[in-house]
Amino acid sequence: MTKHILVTGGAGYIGSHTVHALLDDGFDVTILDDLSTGVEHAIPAQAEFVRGDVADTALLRKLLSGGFDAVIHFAGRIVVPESVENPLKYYRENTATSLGLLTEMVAAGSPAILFSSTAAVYAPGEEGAALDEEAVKAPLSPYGQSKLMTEMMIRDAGLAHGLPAGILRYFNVAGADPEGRVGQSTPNATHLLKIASQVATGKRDHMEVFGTDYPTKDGTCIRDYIHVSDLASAHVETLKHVLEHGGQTTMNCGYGRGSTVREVIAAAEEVTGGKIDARDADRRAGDAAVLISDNTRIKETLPGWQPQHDSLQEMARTAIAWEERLKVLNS
Ligand SMILES: NC(=O)c1ccc[n+]([C@@H]2O[C@H](COP(=O)([O-])OP(=O)(O)OC[C@H]3O[C@@H](n4cnc5c(N)ncnc54)[C@H](O)[C@@H]3O)[C@@H](O)[C@H]2O)c1
Ligand SMILES: O=c1ccn([C@@H]2O[C@H](COP(=O)(O)OP(=O)(O)O[C@H]3O[C@H](CO)[C@H](O)[C@H](O)[C@H]3O)[C@@H](O)[C@H]2O)c(=O)[nH]1
Repeated sequence: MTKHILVTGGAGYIGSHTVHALLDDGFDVTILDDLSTGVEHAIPAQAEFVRGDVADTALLRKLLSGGFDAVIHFAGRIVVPESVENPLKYYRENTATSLGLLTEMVAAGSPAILFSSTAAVYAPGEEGAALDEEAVKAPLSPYGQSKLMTEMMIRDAGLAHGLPAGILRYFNVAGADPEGRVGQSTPNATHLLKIASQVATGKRDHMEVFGTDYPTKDGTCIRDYIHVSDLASAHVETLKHVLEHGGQTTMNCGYGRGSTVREVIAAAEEVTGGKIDARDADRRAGDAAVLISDNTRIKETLPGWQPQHDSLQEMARTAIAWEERLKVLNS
């Protein structure tokens, strides 16, 4: 029988790519999204769409009584510096909202949850040192804390109520659907490759490089960038794994190698053949110098997960193509 998945935040960047991957794989999908940062054009016609807030427990109760096979929980606030300035917003809209969702899921006897966690739960590593899932957790930002707290609630709910779960700690997500169906559409996105793509396509005249005095090879921060379509397929494989085997699993999602801010900008320049005006600037609050995943666990747990787009050039090419597409969609 076709499995039916409830996807919170399915109109957002990662959620919409995952919705496409689920539909492509034969799942039925209902999206719950308040469109606070998500966009309507990211919602495929084959998915059912409910516009609403995950914090609306009456709505959740009604939806969950429909009997989903799993919930994939993407909805939340994601801007690290904003979380430093306004921490309580992040504890409310990430942690407390997730508590409400878990409470309703347990009450409804929902079978499984997949949760969007983040590399920001870890204490920063040394350059070149990859973080495995057991590495020290010491978030630098309230954003990371809010996600780590949700992980703890899921784990404890699993122990007490047998809630199967896949907790995925994303490293830096970039790029867009190679078929051009969806991409990063949030107008105020703060992610590095999104900003670089906006400069590359003339939507911004310049960008800033936040911090050039980090202890890294070129002084700029190092991140492990993963293409959003490979991350979407990781969700589909994790879902199948959790539905088949039960239990809880926490896995890093990254390629296991790091790139500097300057290398990402250079990849975008290579795609267009033009120069990106990137100006050196002060460090940004809450940034770790280096975040690279050890991805041994996900590769061992999900033998069916085969990354297809693991190069900075492919991430830059698809991100820039999407930025051009947005000019048409938003005109
Ligand atoms: N983008 C990254 O690099 C990254 C890295 C690590 C983890 N994550 C996590 O992945 C998830 C998705 O991130 P994204 O980049 O797709 O962000 P996004 O802002 O594009 O998507 C979030 C979606 O959730 C919706 N939403 C937010 N609060 C809601 C609420 N209370 N009720 C209903 N809908 C709500 C928004 O409208 C949006 O569609 C987030 O939980 C984020 O913390 C993202
Ligand atoms: O205009 C910009 C934007 C970013 N950066 C730099 O580029 C790097 C990556 O920054 P992003 O904002 O793209 O991503 P973050 O590493 O801050 O955070 C992202 O990845 C984290 C996990 O590593 C969290 O999950 C978070 O949700 C997600 O936004 C950082 O060094 C940042 O300072 C710039 O120099 N200029």
